[in-house]
Amino acid sequence: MYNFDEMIDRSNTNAMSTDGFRDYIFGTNDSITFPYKDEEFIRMWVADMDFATPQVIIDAIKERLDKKIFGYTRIFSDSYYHAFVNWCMKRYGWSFDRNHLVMSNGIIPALYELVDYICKPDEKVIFLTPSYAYFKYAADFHGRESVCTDLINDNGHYRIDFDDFERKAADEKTTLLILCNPHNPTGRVWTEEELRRLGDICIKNDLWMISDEIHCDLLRVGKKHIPLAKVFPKYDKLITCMAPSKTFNTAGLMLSNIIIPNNKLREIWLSRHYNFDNPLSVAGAQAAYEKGEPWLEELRVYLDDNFIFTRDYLAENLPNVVFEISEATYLAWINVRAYFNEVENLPLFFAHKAGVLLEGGDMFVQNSDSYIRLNLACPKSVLAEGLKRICDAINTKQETAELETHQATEIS
Ligand SMILES: Cc1ncc(COP(=O)(O)O)c(C/N=C2\CONC2=O)c1O
Repeated sequence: MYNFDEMIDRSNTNAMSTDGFRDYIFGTNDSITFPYKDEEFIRMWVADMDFATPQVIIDAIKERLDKKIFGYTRIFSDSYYHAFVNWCMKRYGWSFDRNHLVMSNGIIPALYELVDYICKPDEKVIFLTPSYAYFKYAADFHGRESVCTDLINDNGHYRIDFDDFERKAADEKTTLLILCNPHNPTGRVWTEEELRRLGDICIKNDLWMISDEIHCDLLRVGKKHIPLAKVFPKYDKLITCMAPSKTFNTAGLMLSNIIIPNNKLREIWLSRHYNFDNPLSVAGAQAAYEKGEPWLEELRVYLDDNFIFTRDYLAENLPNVVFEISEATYLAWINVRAYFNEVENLPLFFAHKAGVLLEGGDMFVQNSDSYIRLNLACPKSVLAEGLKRICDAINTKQETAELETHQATEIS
């Protein structure tokens, strides 16, 4: 019913994906050059999708446009709350009070604010690594120390090192856990047992918990998301962050749901946060939750197929990579260590040698060397071309290395 094979031109839309990669990936300005024109790159880096946003969202925004005035706006009516809480009840069997819901222009800005409101200057923020880097940036921005607890990697399957986590959570200066649930970049969907064990350690040590659940709708078919707050319904030092932005490809509309059950913290948020929203974003998000489910269910099938295609293509063309299909997200987390004998700048290598933009290596704080992360949320034809370029670049690198070794042997 929906055409996820549609090729959509994103040029001249001020998209990070097409225009923001030099600064974000390479931390540089225009000086860096590549043997590819910008439009020739296969873009597998920033986490937004190259699929059209659902028509029901576009129609709701058009309808709001016809109201002709776009003055100061805040979510006053309960209809948005009912749309979102009904979505949560139906899909996760979880609900929350109307007055616990506050809005943010993004989950990143919410993390930046909450770290400041929760942690005193000499206190620490703990998170699982590898990690989405903005968990660390939120702590850094406010001068709070980051505490990393490395996930254990069992040949591509990641699990929490509870002994390490418990030891670090016991530090009385560690007062906040930011949990990525599901996990970017490894794609793990935490089980109820893992969530309960993690939360019990936090409660025992009186930590606050922020559960960043932005990827919670994008699970492989058959997987189930468990909100951390569903496991700990009575613990009010637990903030839940969700959004339509990853699910429906509306990150540019900048509207996120932050659920703060703790009255004191919510009062601080409401007194210090800029509490106005974009009326077009509100209309789009409400339509997403009221009418977007059929599109999402078809998207999940398409993404599952892209993951299977990726697994099979790598098995055939790069048999020594370690890759397990992500349980959630549209991000493939691939260990290419077998093909790179030193800690190479992988994003730079693939931009130069493959014309593919991707993230990897130390872009995920730590515990991520020799990993690349591929965004698979693109038409399959684009995915196939990106994978072909990646495999060709690595195989050419291998052949060159073997030739050089042979020539060195000949000479000696
Ligand atoms: C775990 C997580 N939290 C928050 C965000 C951003 O939330 P926003 O401020 O947009 O509401 C992202 C986006 N992740 C991205 C964006 O590009 N690459 C990534 O890995 C994310 O993966």
